[in-house]
Amino acid sequence: MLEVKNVTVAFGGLKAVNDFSMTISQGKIHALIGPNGAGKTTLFNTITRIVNPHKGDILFKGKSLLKLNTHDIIYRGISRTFQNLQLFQAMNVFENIYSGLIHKYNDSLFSVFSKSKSNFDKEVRDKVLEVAEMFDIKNRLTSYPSQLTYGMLKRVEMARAVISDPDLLLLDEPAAGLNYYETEEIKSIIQMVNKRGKTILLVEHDMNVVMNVSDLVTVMNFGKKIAEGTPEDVANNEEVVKVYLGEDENA
Ligand SMILES: Nc1ncnc2c1ncn2[C@@H]1O[C@H](COP(=O)(O)OP(=O)(O)OP(=O)(O)O)[C@@H](O)[C@H]1O
Repeated sequence: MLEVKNVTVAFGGLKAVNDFSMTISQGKIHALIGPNGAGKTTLFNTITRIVNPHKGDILFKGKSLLKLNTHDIIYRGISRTFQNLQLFQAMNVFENIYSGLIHKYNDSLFSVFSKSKSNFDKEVRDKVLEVAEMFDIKNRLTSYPSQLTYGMLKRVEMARAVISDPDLLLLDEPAAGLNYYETEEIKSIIQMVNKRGKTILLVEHDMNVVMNVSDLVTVMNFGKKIAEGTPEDVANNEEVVKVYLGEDENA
C-alpha cells in the first residue's frame, strides 16, 4: 500500500534518513521504532509531505506522493495524528472532530466557529456522532480541550484523523504522556481502528504498545533500517538489543 523507496533526507551534512526503504502492507499495523534521533519523525514528515526528500520516492497505491503538499494527502486517503496534540483550543470536541472532514464539504475552519451544532448538516452530525461513539467520547462533544484528560484528548485527535475515512492512518507516538490505564485503552483503540479496515503506521517509543499491537516492526538507527520482522523477531535481534541496551547505558 505504501512504499518508501531509497529515501534520503539530509539536514546540512547530517543524513537523518539514509537510503531508507520500507513497505507497509494493506490491513496491517506496522510499527517504526528506533532510539532518539534515529530519523523516525523525519521519515513520518516526509510521508506526510512536510519534509522533502533529497533522493528516493514514496508511493501510495502505486502513485508517488512527492508532488503533493501536506494538505493534499488526505484526498489520497492518508491521515495522521501528531506527537504533540494539535487540537483547536477554541473549538469544542464536536467541532474538532468535524475539522477532520471539512475538506469534503468545502467548508472552512472559520465557518465552523460561526455555526451552532444544530446548523451542521444531518450527514455531518451523524458522521461525528458515529466516530465519537467509536472512540467513547460521545458524552464529551460540547467540552473544550482544556476540560479533558490527556487520554481523552488523544482519542479526540484520533477521531478527527479517522473521520475522513482514510485507508492509511499514521500515528505519531499515540501513547506518549499516557498513564498505564490510558495506554491500555489506546492499545485497544488502535486494534479496533485496524479491525475496521484501516492500515496503520505507528511511531512509538512504548515497547509494551509496539510489541502488543504490531503485525510488523521496522527498526531504524542513524537513518538506516537495521531490522524488520514480527515483534518477536526484532525483540530477539542482536543488533536491536545492542542499540536499545546502548541507549539504556547512556541514560
Ligand atoms: N529540521 C531539522 N534540522 C536539522 N536537523 C534535524 C531537523 N529535524 C531533525 N533533525 C535531526 O535529524 C536526526 C533525526 O531526527 P528525528 O527527529 O527524525 O529522529 P526521531 O527518530 O524521530 O527521534 P525521536 O524519537 O527523539 O523523536 C536527528 O539527529 C535530529 O537532530
